Amino acid sequence: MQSLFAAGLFSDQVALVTGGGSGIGLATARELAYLGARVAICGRKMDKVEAGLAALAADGIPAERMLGGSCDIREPDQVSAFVGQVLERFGRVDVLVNNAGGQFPTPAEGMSPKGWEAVIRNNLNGTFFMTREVATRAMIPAKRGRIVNVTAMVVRGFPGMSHTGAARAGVENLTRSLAVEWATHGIRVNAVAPGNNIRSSGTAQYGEALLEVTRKATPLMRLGTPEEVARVIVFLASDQNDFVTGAVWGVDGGQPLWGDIWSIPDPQAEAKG
Ligand SMILES: CCCCC/C=C/C(=O)SCCNC(=O)CCNC(=O)[C@H](O)C(C)(C)COP(=O)(O)OP(=O)(O)OC[C@H]1O[C@@H](n2cnc3c(N)ncnc32)[C@H](O)[C@@H]1OP(=O)(O)O
Ligand SMILES: NC(=O)C1=CN([C@@H]2O[C@H](COP(=O)(O)OP(=O)(O)OC[C@H]3O[C@@H](n4cnc5c(N)ncnc54)[C@H](OP(=O)(O)O)[C@@H]3O)[C@@H](O)[C@H]2O)C=CC1
Repeated sequence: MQSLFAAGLFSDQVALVTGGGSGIGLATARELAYLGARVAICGRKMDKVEAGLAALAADGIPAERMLGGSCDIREPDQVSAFVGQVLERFGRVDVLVNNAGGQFPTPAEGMSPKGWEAVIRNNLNGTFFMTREVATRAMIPAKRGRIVNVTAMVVRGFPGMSHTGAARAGVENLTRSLAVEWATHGIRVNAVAPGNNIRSSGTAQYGEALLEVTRKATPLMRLGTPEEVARVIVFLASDQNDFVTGAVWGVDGGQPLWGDIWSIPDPQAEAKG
């Protein structure tokens, strides 16, 4: 593996990556581990976590530098247990990447209360529970920490997935609040917003036709990769970047600036005739 970053950039550091068994999370865990970090990954399904650990092992990361566990970030008890496991094994957490998340497409008028709640819990609540746990048990006592929240491209709203748009906007606002509250504790908090145009295990479920729509709405005219998102996450997590906090960095090929980003019925169809 080659890296943009200097070898050993994360030596002696511990990184916890939620949703690290697949896609952007796995690419991030791989880059951090390659740069010397001990990495802990989690997800709801242990088979995905184990596949992630196997992929890291195949890349030459020694078993003693990684840990995987099942943890649903929506459940505070599971979050507490997993963070406890990481601290018991590695003794510290320097970097937290809140990458776990997801949703399903649905028009707002057809969304059940349970469906709304499932997505808010998954993306907003889960991120807060994990962040608070890691900050209070590891980063605030150590007076040091780097948190990177993975959101989505929501600057134009998220018609067709309004629940996730609201949740991700909430995480971006949380990012700004915590950047200020925890500056005094030596903790930097930033977010990375991937465009709706990253080819990954996650977007595979949306199908090629939709991916083609998003590609055509991307000024750079191609889909991004999990590695391209991971690189920005790793930059924000590194000590080389110590004057950036409370920022939201897009990794989107310019998608917010142009085009129909998401295929929902044209809201102006009737007026256009
Ligand atoms: C090219 C397009 C790019 C789009 C940009 C975004 C990309 C990505 O985010 S990639 C990552 C994608 N990965 C995922 O989304 C996977 C994670 N998603 C989930 O796990 C679910 O969507 C979840 C967040 C809702 C969690 O599901 P779960 O805990 O299993 O929820 P429940 O089964 O308890 O369901 C609760 C509630 O939600 C309704 N629901 C769940 N899935 C769907 C669905 N696919 N379609 C419609 N409704 C769904 C479910 O019906 C429940 O409500 P009730 O209707 O009251 O039963
Ligand atoms: N790819 C893209 O274009 C975009 C992605 N994103 C966001 O980027 C992040 C990574 O997505 P990507 O890699 O593409 O897709 P993946 O579906 O591969 O990654 C999502 C990961 O999160 C885990 N996860 C989901 N819900 C939970 C939960 N409640 N608790 C713990 N783990 C959970 C999943 O594991 P498991 O199922 O085992 O729990 C999975 O490993 C997600 O937040 C996604 O929504 C945002 C915008 C665009």
